Parts: sequence; structure tokens; C-alpha cells
Amino acid sequence: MLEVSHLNFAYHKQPILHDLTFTVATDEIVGLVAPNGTGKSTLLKNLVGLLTPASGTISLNGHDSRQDRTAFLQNLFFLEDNRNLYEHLTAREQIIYVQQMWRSGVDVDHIIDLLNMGGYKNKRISKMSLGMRQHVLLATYLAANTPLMLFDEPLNGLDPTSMQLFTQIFTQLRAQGHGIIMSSHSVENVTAMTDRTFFLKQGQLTVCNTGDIDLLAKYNEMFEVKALGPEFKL
Ligand SMILES: Nc1ncnc2c1ncn2[C@@H]1O[C@H](COP(=O)(O)OP(=O)(O)OP(=O)(O)O)[C@@H](O)[C@H]1O
Repeated sequence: MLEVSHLNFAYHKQPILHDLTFTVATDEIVGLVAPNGTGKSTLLKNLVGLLTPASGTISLNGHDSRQDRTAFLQNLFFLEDNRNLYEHLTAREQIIYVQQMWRSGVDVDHIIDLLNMGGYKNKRISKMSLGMRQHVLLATYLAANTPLMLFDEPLNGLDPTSMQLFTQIFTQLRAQGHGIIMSSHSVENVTAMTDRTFFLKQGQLTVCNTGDIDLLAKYNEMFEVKALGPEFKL
């Protein structure tokens, strides 16, 4: 269980996260949804310690993020985006590297098969397309095999077939006792698999059970999109 209590964060004088308190179980998928520039990445970075909260506490499976840092970090995986992969490694080498760092013992070739990466497993990451990189990125999470996984826009750049495959994998991970927080600017992308949706607005969360309400209507109500008027001209 991830437990976050009274978390606050600001960039200099710009407040981004205001007094956030929430929990995430290690067998649920939470969608973190908000428009661009709201603070989704900032929240994920605070959870993992890449940014330091101004105040508040974070613990994971009883390990406090500050007092018990090593155990806390062993329980989660977060790789911000595919630009953080090692460009000079091949897909297979990158996956082996993470599997060894996290000492997970997961079968690397099984991950490659599962993600249909056989055709490019020996290609250098620097030569890969966006979609291929997203597959390698997800593969690193499977290689770490941690109780909690934090994803920043994992579905970006995927074709519909890959989107379906990723959705199935996330659902399987939940069934096997992994907790997932997944940011997305698109509510449609995450509703198929999330148990709860956290809408982030002005530093605060509105938490909804997926299935209880029309999430798209809620999104539109919270983040009103103004229609372009007839006066619009280029
Ligand atoms: N290093 C930084 N220094 C100062 N301000 C920052 C920094 N990084 C982000 N911000 C600001 O914090 C706010 C939230 O940014 P963040 O990247 O967390 O949003 P986001 O919801 O993840 O956006 P996106 O969907 O576009 O990735 C934005 O106003 C952004 O300009």
C-alpha cells in the first residue's frame, strides 16, 4: 500500500501540489488525469523522490520514503520516459540491466516474447521508433517486477494493437498483485483498465471510482474546453 499524507510541493513560488492525502493499494490501477502542465509528472517525481516535497509523508508497504529509503525504493519502479533509456544499449541489454539491478529473477526472453519485441530485441535503442521505445520502456517495468509501478503517459505513441496489448498487460499486473499509477492527459485511454481516477486540478485531487460515473463528462466539467467562436481566423 502506498500512503501519502499532506503532501505539498511548489516550484519556487508556484504551488503545484496542495495538501494531497491518498492511498493506492498494490492491486489496483489508478489513472492520474489532468490537462498538460497541471502537475502529473511533478506528483510522480515527488512520490519517487526525484523532487523533494515541501512537507508531507510518503510510505510504501510500511517503508517511509525518508527514514527507510532503500527498502522504499526497492518496492517501486519509475522511469520517467523513453528518453531515459540507455541509447547505446540494445532492447535486450536494457531489459537485462534492469532485471539485474532489481534482482528480480524475471525471465527476460519471456518479457521480449510477451511484448512482441523479437524482431528488434538486438537493435540499439538510439535507432528505434517512438512506439518501439515505449515497448522497451514497459519491458523495463516488467523486468524490475516491483509491487508499485509509476508510469508517466505510458500509452503515448502506441498504435491501437499495441494499446490493447499494453492494456492487457496492465490488467494482468494488477491481477498478480501490482499497484499501478498511470498518468494520462486523456481520460479515454485509461478508463478501460483503471479502478479509480485521480483528477488533478489546482494542486488538489478529485478521486472517482471508475464505473460509478461518466469520467469523460466529469473531465469536461472539471477542465472546460471552450468552443472556438466564428471569429477564429488564421
Ligand atoms: N523544473 C521546473 N521548474 C519550474 N517549473 C516547472 C518545472 N517543471 C515543471 N514546471 C511547471 O510545473 C507545472 C506542472 O508541470 P508538470 O510537468 O508536472 O505537468 P504535467 O501535468 O505532467 O504536464 P504534461 O501533461 O504536459 O506532461 C507546469 O506549470 C510547469 O511549467
